[in-house]
Amino acid sequence: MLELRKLSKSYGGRPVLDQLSWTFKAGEFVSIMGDSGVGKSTLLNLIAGLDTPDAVNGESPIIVDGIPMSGLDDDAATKLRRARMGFIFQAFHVLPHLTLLQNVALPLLLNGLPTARAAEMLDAVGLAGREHDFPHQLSGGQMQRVAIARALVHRPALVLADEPTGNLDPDTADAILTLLQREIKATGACAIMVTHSQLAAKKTDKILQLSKSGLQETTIVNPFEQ
Ligand SMILES: Nc1ncnc2c1ncn2[C@@H]1O[C@H](COP(=O)(O)OP(=O)(O)OP(=O)(O)O)[C@@H](O)[C@H]1O
Repeated sequence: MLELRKLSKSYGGRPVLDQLSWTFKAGEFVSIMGDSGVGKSTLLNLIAGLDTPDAVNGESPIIVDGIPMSGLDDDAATKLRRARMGFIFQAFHVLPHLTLLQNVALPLLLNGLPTARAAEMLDAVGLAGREHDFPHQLSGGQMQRVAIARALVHRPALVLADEPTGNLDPDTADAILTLLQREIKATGACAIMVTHSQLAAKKTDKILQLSKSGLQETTIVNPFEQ
């Protein structure tokens, strides 16, 4: 579904990601953990197309569904992202002047799809009856549920989430992650979540540790559970 091939990124000559390679499969819910500053958000931003990898000769370092991203012009890359990706990022927060229903319907509208599924998704995330409310009328957890509904409404093949439960209390975070997990499995998407939370990571199929030597699969060892 998503292939990284020797993906590198440096800022001002200082390497952050160095020749990173990994294959993410369809239907997989993967978390990425690692020390602060190691490059987790940078990695997600590169995959999302919010930032560009270091230039390479030859093959594209990011391949989505067999399509080399660096071979696409801006227009084609935007279309692919819009149709095949869903984002749960702070930068993509719900739009304050649109109702919840309009917020969730946006990816459908932009892709020329029927908008009926927007109400279904609001229902699925427990916000039925709130369709015509505005974001300022919601709690942080409810807002995050709207962001999840909007990220998944157009059934993207790839879902990218950056600390989706970062500022939520543990119970709300757990409910949000269960919802995310359920919706990802229902749509068959591949989802990549950056998190510092071991509890959040435990909800995923696979935990990857990002370090200076690259990505490595890992397991969380909890001494209280032995
Ligand atoms: N636009 C930028 N310009 C210059 N340096 C940047 C830029 N974006 C990120 N960096 C640097 O790249 C490194 C990785 O940052 P990144 O935000 O990806 O780390 P992270 O693993 O997500 O950290 P955290 O867990 O603290 O959020 C940091 O040293 C950061 O200062």
